[in-house]
Amino acid sequence: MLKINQIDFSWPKAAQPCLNALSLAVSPQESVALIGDNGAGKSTLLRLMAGLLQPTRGEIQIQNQPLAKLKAQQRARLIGVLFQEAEHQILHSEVYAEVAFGLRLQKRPEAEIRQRTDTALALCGLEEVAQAHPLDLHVAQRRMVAVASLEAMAPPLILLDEPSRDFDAHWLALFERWLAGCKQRGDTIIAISHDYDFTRRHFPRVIQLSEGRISKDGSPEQLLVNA
Ligand SMILES: Nc1ncnc2c1ncn2[C@@H]1O[C@H](COP(=O)(O)OP(=O)(O)OP(=O)(O)O)[C@@H](O)[C@H]1O
Repeated sequence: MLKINQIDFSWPKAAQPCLNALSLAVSPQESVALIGDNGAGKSTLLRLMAGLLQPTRGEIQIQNQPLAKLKAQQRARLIGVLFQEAEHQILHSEVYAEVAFGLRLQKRPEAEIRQRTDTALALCGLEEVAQAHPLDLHVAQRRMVAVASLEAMAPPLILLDEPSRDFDAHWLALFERWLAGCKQRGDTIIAISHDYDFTRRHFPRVIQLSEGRISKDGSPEQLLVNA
């Protein structure tokens, strides 16, 4: 699904490269967690996988195509991203319009837009706030608006940055039900997480990043001992 081949990445003006000769292959339908210390490069790697940053060397392929060659609309069909701060990805003044937005950009038929948006809102526990302003919602609901937008688009590769953050037990249960549905559908999921219980529940493969390189790649039992 995703092949990362010897990529380097440096932030402008940074003294050190952020990622060094990093290679990684993720198979279709795999669920992979990225762990590592603060500043290890996890969020940078996620942005590179999303095609929002370009590597300074090396190549990323998605479904055997170079990611850099895809147009924004092609990327949006293939890759969905949930950022740490959901409000940074909310563009509309109404929850319904926000969730329907990606489908409208793709010019899907109106009946399909309505059906997929309604289904996503119901799955994410947002039916009652469909007409609300997303920024009037509490932080967990706002995050679920971003999740519902992903659900409506149903991309085969889902990238999540600290997804379990900000959820209480109710919203975490809804989020985990959504995640289980994505897996059942056959999606590939890559998530940064510092939440080891959440990681153990959902990610059979864990990759540890240290100083811009992959330092470990194994099961939660191997990597999350004593954590
Ligand atoms: N927009 C940016 N501009 C310049 N440098 C950045 C930027 N974002 C991140 N960095 C730097 O890149 C390095 C890796 O940061 P990154 O956020 O990718 O790490 P991380 O592993 O996700 O950390 P955390 O767990 O704290 O989120 C850090 O040294 C950070 O200061």
